[in-house]
Amino acid sequence: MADLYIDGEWVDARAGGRREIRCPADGTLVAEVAEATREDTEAAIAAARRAFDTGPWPGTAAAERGDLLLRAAALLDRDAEIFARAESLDTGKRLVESRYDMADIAACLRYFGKLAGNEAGRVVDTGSPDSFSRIVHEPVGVCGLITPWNYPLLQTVWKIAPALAAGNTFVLKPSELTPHTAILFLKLLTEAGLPGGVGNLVLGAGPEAGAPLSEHPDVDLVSFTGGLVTGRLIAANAAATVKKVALELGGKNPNVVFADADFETAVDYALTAVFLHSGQVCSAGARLIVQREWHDEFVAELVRRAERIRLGGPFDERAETGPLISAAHREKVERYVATALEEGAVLRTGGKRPDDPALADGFYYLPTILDEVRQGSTAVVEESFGPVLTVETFTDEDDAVRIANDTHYGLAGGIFTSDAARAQRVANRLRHGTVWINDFHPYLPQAEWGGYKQSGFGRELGPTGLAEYTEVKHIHQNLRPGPQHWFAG
Ligand SMILES: NC(=O)c1ccc[n+]([C@@H]2O[C@H](COP(=O)([O-])OP(=O)(O)OC[C@H]3O[C@@H](n4cnc5c(N)ncnc54)[C@H](O)[C@@H]3O)[C@@H](O)[C@H]2O)c1
Ligand SMILES: C[N+](C)(C)CC=O
Repeated sequence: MADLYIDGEWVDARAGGRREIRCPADGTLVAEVAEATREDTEAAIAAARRAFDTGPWPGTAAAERGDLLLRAAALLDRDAEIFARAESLDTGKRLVESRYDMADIAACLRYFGKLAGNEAGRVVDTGSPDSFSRIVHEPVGVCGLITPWNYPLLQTVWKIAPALAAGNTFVLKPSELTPHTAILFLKLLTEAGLPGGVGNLVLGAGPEAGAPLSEHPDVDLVSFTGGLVTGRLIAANAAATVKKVALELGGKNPNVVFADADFETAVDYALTAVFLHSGQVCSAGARLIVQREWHDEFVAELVRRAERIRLGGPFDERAETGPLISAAHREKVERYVATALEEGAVLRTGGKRPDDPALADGFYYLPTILDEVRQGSTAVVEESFGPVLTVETFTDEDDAVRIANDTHYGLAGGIFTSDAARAQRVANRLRHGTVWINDFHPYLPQAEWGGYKQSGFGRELGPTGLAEYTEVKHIHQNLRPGPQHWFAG
C-alpha cells in the first residue's frame, strides 16, 4: 500500500522498500509499510518548500488555520477508537492508555487551534512621532519533524499543531517502529482540509529517511524528540545550514520523597512514576531519592507492590502495564541492569524476563528495583527507558536538592512532602523543566514542556511552544522621509 504522503499524494517508496511492523506484545504482524530512502525525503522536502514559498498556507488567516486544527480535533474524537487500537498494536501499550493519549492529543489540537491568531505582534515605542515600529511573528518555513515510538501520535501532534497554527509546512518522520497513527493522522488532516504539500509524511529508518531533515538546506527548522545520542547528531548535522533546532531528549528524573509525606500516597505515585508504560516515558521517575529514615519501610512496600504488577498485552483488560518496544530495547535494559549489579547495586526485585509462558512471545521485562546504587554509577547516570527504579537516600533538604540535580539531564522531577513551603523551596531549586509536587506525570497543552541541560532545548506546548515555530520580525517605517545628509557629498 502507498503510505508515504508527498505533495498531496499517497505514494510508495521510490526504491520499493517495505518494512514489517510487529506488535511487541506477541510478535504478530500488524502490517507492512513503505520504507523511504533519502530520495523520498528529499521529494517531500521539495514539496513542503513549494507549498511554503508559493502556496496559500503561510498567508492563510491564522484563525482559519486554527479552525483546521479544531476540525482535526473533532475528527480525532470521532475516530479515537481506531487511532487508539492502531497505537496499541504498534507500541504494545494498553488500549486504555492509548485512549487517554487520544484525548490528550485532541486537547492539544484544540489548544493550538484556539491560540492561532491570538498574537498579532506588538507596536514598539520608537521615541519619535515620525516613525512607526512593529514586531510581527511569521512562520519559520519548512519544518522537519522527527518523533519517537513511545507516545507516537502525541509527540507528533505536539509538533504538527503549533507548526500548522503558525503557518509552516512540514515533513514528518515518525519512528520506523510505530508508523500507523501518523498515516491515519495525515489522512485525517486532509479530511479536515489541509492543502496538498503543506503536510508530508515519510516513513523509515532515521539515518536514511530522517537524516535529510537535519541536513537539507531547504529545511528551516528541525524539531526532534528522541534519545540524547541521536539528538546530538541532529544538532551537529543541522549546524552546517544553521537551521533552527528544537531538541526534546531523554531524562533521568528524580522523585524526591521526604519523610513527612503521606506514606501510602508517596509509595503509590513512586510506582506509577517509574512503571507506567513499563518505564518507556521520557519523564519516568526512575530515580527514587528517599529520606534516609523512610528507606527500609518504603522500599519494602515498593517491592511488595511491584511484584503484584500484572503484565500483559494491549487488549488484556487485567494487564497493568505492557511489553518493551522491541527485542533490541529489552536487551539494552538487560545490559543496563547487569552493569548496575556489577557496579554494586542490590537487586530487590525483578531483574529478569517474566516466567509466565503466556508472555513468552512479547518483549516483557519485570518491574525491577535496584537499591543502594552509588551516585555517579551507570545506573544513576544513564536513562534505562525501561521498568527499572534506582534507590538513593538523602539526609536533609540541601542534600535532596544536591542529589536530585546531580545529573546531566534535566527534564522533570517530583517532590513528595506535606510541608507546602518546603515543596516550593525545593521546586525552585531543581534544575528540571517540569517539577511536580505531590504528583507525577501530568502535562497540559497550556503548560510548556521541555528540558534543562542535556534533556534538550526549546519548549513544546504553551505559548512558547507556538513561538518556537515563528520567526520574529521588526518592521520600522520613517513617517517623514527626506534626505538625511549624513554624507556631505
Ligand atoms: N523530552 C521528551 O519530551 C521526550 C518524549 C518522548 C521520548 N523522549 C526520548 O526518546 C527516547 C526514546 O525514543 P527513540 O528510541 O525512538 O529515540 P531515537 O533517538 O532512537 O529515535 C527517535 C527518532 O529519531 C529518528 N532517528 C534516528 N537516527 C536519526 C538520524 N541520524 N537522523 C534523523 N533521525 C534519526 C528515529 O528514526 C526516530 O524517528 C528516550 O531517550 C526518551 O527519553 C523524549
Ligand atoms: C512527554 N510525554 C510525557 C508525554 C512522553 C514522554 O515520553
